[in-house]
Amino acid sequence: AAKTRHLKWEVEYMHWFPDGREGVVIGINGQFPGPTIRARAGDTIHLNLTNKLHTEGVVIHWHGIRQIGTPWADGTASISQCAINPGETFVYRFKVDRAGTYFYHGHYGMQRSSGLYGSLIVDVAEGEKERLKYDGEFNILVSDWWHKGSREQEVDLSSKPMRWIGEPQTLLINGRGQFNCSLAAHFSNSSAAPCKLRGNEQYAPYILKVHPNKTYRLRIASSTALAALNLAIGHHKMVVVEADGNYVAPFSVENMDIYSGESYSVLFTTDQDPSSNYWISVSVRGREPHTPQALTLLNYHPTSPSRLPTSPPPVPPRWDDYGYSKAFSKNILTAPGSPPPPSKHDRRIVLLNTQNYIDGYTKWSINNVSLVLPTTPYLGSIKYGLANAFDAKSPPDRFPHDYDVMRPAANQNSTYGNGVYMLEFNSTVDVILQNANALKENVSEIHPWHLHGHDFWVIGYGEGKFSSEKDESRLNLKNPPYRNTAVIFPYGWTALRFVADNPGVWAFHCHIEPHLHLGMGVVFAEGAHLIDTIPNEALGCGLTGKMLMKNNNNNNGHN
Ligand SMILES: O=C1O[C@H]([C@@H](O)CO)C(O)=C1O
Repeated sequence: AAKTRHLKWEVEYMHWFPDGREGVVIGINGQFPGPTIRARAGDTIHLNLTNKLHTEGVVIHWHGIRQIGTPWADGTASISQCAINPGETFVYRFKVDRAGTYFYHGHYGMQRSSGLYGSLIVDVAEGEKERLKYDGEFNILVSDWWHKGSREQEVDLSSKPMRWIGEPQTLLINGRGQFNCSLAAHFSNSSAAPCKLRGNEQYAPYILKVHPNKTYRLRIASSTALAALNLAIGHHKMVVVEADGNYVAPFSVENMDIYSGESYSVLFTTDQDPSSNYWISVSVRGREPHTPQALTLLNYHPTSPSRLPTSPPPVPPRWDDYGYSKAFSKNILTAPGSPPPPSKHDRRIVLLNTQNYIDGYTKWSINNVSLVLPTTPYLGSIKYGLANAFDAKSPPDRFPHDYDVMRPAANQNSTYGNGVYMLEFNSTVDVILQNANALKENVSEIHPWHLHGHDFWVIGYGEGKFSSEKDESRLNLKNPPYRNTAVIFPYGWTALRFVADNPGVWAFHCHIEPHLHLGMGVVFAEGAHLIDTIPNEALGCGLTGKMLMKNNNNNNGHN
């Protein structure tokens, strides 16, 4: 039977050594990364979250959980709730309705970059049988780490001219990385010293201990602020079986790309010489790497975990080999038997992704609108029909047809906005994410887009500008993958389809945290009349805060 799992969390800043150097992380209950939540499909999570950050708000987003019937528990500041003030407690109560590999993270300012994240694993419901067959499992959450704190990063990004955060110093596997030393020092010609670790350091690698001739499930999720990654297990093939909580048609790879906001499961078999250990490596993709590969070990029983592999770590594909990345993404198809998407869309929204200026500040914009979140959470202002809480005018459904996506814009200025795409309840919506040239000539970057409240089908990828005449007939409506995060490649487009069947207000945004901070997102809303009573604790700010105060006074008057 389904259970309610009661959790009590305190979120606070802590001194920590994520990569061997002392820094400040946002921890939960004294842990970094935060505790892993493990539940079964159908369970309810009842989580009391107390903000002990002293001087700033906090919220937590349960990434991949659709929050059906509980949109106020989605954990997006200014969208689903007011940020939880220092000292206050908020109850996140929601159902985990589907087995899969998920994670959670801060969704206020750049707190994810400060390490506010952890894993959320949902097993199949009690009495149900997991369809994947394996003897054991591991879970890794990958992230990137800067020595500069996220508060300073926020100031840098919002300065004129913008100070870009640059590449991370270290990649972390389950919150552990090595900056001052390298596990593979004896193979590299760099100056990194060999790591001398006892194993109990905060930055000692998380080692995967395996027995020979078994099959393991490796769960992987990426909560990076910036980096796109490639993961490999030296000398072992991996079979990709799950993406973002959905089974996919299994396929075998030597290494795999993983973008921020994505999660996967792979199966691997320990069929190599058990007297050796093997590298697990995580490397930067899609941006010129200035960050060393993250390494840990696959440790075969009974070999000592201190024995280093005899060959060098896996060599990732070249960072700018986009053909390689596209081939991997296009290989991901839904598992046979999964329902296909609706064959037709009711509305198509084309979203142009550009880097812009507003008054000399660098921004990211969607159809020339750079998102600035309002002071009243949309969920409350939409449910209660409060006027002037956000731009009443809908943001544009398309961009000028003569816009040249291959070149810097003729006019690089854009505007701020916080309008909402109001979706008809139960309608089928297509989104074409259209990439373009950034501010500088010959620059176009990868952006992983994440949708809250839904999964979408990834029905196509293409080069250049999307054209309905040319590209419509090539969309995959037969077996597209169903997921919550999808990338757009440089100078290309990605087509998504979803059904707007979840009453609430939902963020849809680039999962690169500095890009979201600079405005790279939009807001969808649907089924406002079906939104159930929102807990008051989610509404105590802005116009909804005033509304509650007024109601309170009126009630007092009657007593
Ligand atoms: O938003 C970004 O800004 C920098 C660069 O365009 C300006 O320094 C970068 O690489 C981004 O992704």
